[in-house]
Amino acid sequence: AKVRHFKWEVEYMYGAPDCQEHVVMGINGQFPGPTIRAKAGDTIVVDLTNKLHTEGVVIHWHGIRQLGTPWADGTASISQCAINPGETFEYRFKVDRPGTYFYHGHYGMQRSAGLYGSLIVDMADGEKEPFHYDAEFNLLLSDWWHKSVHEQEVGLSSNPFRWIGEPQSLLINGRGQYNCSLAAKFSNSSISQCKFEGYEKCAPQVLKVRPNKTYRLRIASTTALASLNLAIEGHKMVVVEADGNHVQPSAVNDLDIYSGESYSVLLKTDQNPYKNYWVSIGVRGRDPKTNQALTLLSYSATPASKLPTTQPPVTPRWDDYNHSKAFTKSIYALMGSPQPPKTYDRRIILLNTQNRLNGFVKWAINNVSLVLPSTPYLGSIKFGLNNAFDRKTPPDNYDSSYDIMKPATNQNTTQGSGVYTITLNTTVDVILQNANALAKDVSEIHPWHLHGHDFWVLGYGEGKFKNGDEKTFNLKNPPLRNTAVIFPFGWTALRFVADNPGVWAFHCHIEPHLHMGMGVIFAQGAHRVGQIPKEALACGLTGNKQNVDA
Ligand SMILES: O=C1O[C@H]([C@@H](O)CO)C(O)=C1O
Repeated sequence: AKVRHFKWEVEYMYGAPDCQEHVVMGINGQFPGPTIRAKAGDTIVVDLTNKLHTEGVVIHWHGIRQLGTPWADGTASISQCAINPGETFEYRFKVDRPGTYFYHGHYGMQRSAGLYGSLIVDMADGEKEPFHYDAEFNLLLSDWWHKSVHEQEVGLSSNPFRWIGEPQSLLINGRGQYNCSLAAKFSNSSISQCKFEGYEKCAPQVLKVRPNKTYRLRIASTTALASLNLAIEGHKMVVVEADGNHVQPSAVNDLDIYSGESYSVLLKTDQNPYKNYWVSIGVRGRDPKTNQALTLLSYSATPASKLPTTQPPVTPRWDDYNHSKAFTKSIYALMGSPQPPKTYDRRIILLNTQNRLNGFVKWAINNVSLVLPSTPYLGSIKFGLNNAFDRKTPPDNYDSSYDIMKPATNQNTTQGSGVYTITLNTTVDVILQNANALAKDVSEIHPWHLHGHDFWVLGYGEGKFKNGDEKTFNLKNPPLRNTAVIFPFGWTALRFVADNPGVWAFHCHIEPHLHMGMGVIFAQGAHRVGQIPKEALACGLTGNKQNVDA
């Protein structure tokens, strides 16, 4: 195993992710940030220098469990203090498990501003994946707004509320086309045909393949909002990995991917090599206003400039939830994967609602909308600083008379920074319960992401979760994941073992929703957390060295 060192500087810079120039967040002058490539068992060391002039920064390593290093999870106010302008923070952590991961900002809405990149962990030397492939491509998917994140954030925090709306563009590896389309002639709008020489920063990254080979596509979504569907004209894909875990191979024509998720699929280049094929990404789950992102699968026998003469794959209708559910429920753990404990010690039911607070629009969980404290929980809990956050523990359930199918009779919510304290090494079931939002007959998709752990996804159901529904749980081969979606008016059941001392966020991965309070905090075994580097806690009530050394 190796120690892999990186020196990174984060700054705002000009970019043109979708061919229109705007300010983006870059790392070492790159957007998206550099790809980290490592082997299972390696230690990653990133010296992150904040070159922003007026704001802090942190980076979260999404899908890396941070076993024994909870202070390196990169969540502002939770695992560490935001790194101040001019300062450098050392992230040092082990990547213990192979898989397709990514990293992103976790302070304010910096992920929406473009602070993200890929993190790929290969099998350790001498170990083999349970499938074969000849070569691979890495597709990091995101969405992009022309309004700055600062303006987006002010809109969300204003009364009257100003929603960010749908993205202007979808990006594949940071590249999209706002003012032209590669498939203009198939579009019924007046959008013009893209003409690229190939060197342009918004030119699509063409997937150049040779015939009769097997390619692994590593697909990860770090969208701020959009749920996506990816399809490759004329080709099936075989899903083999989800969120860093091997899954039972299953062939699909297209796949749905929600923010925070990753998949690997195998693609056989077994089609006519004298043609090129569209790769398309389109919006699902919200009424789309955004063009598909397109690129090409280009066979070596055909120049990449030769566009297909066919229409790109049609993204399934945004509200065809049966299509989404069929795909999501078809993901099972590969035989031989770790199985969940047969029973749980504690069940936490989390009701997701959209609310108002003095006229401001919020999202709340069991009627608490999360606000983060100024002292990171990891330090305040370890050192028993009782004034650092709300002592009131949020509830494990919601009022059984609440009608999840209708707008709330009382739309008001409360705000809080309380935490769920979980006994170390116990098994926790979380039932995520969706509900009607503020508007009648509206319930939205929310992908929930857990830090510090994987969970087993035991099942999905319609309507309100009720006693007896646990009989439908899949305890045989549920997939292990770190992100799971709740469908409109439905529930999703998760099980995890609280075996990683630390303080961990569990939240909706839609950036504006987290900003509006859609998350909870799980604390476990904080007394068992080792020596926290003092740079992680140099703010708030842990800012004075006495406490940190206590
Ligand atoms: O949080 C959200 O706010 C808007 C809408 O509910 C109110 O404008 C929307 O679509 C969200 O997902």
